[in-house]
Amino acid sequence: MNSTTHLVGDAAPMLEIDGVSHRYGPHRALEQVGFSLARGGFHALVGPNGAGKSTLIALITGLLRCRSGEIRVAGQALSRHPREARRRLGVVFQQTTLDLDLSVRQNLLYHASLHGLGRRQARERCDRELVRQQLEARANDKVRQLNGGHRRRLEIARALLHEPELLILDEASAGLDTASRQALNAHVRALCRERHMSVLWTTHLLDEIDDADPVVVLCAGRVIADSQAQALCIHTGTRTLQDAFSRLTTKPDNVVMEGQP
Ligand SMILES: Nc1ncnc2c1ncn2[C@@H]1O[C@H](COP(=O)(O)OP(=O)(O)OP(=O)(O)O)[C@@H](O)[C@H]1O
Repeated sequence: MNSTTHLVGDAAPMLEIDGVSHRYGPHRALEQVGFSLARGGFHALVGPNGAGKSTLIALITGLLRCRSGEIRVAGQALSRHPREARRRLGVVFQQTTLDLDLSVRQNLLYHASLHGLGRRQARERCDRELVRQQLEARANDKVRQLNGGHRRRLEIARALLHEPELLILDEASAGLDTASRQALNAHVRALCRERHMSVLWTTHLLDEIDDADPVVVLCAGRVIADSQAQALCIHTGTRTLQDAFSRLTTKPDNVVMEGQP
């Protein structure tokens, strides 16, 4: 395979970020960011505040235009095949985008219609996702009546209606108490296993990451580590992921990439 030939479909990585840079005016938010996610499994994207996580997600989801570098979803370049690439993505944004005055079911049906699902299919998928997210008893309640954890579950149900292969969650646990954060994290991991889906979970809270998770660490717009979580500790000579993260982000020249001894 030469440098301009890319695998497409099931053989391709789920997500490839290739030399992506982004500026807000003179401010560089991302600088030559590159990594890829294998098919299936839970992947973490971590970084301190301002690292560039949300900017990267905005580029992947098309909220921002990627002018420098390339993003491919299942081998489909966003620049050339935006619809094919995006139909494989489900997204839960950092800020909620639910309509608080519509019911749980109405929020889902509205989103299904935006994805072009017919009424019958929309109702079936809506019912299925409500059961999966254990929200069926709340279907007719207004979103305003749900607690934070249930709202997040509803956003996940909504993101899964069109059956994406990759679910991206941007700081999905922000604002939840510890028990709700842990429950949400466990819930997403279970979804990932049961549906053989890929998940990209962004956070700055390291207790949401397991030793075996593949982790990309962003700091000041650059990838400073791309490795299994446990390997970050080994490489930095630290006992906890929190210590490894502190060491890496305070000395960002200390880059850790997969396969590095
Ligand atoms: N609309 C914008 N205009 C100008 N600068 C921006 C804008 N959005 C983000 N930035 C800057 O770009 C950098 C990356 O921000 P971004 O929100 O992507 O980081 P983040 O890792 O998601 O941070 P957080 O965890 O705080 O959400 C930061 O320095 C931020 O101040």
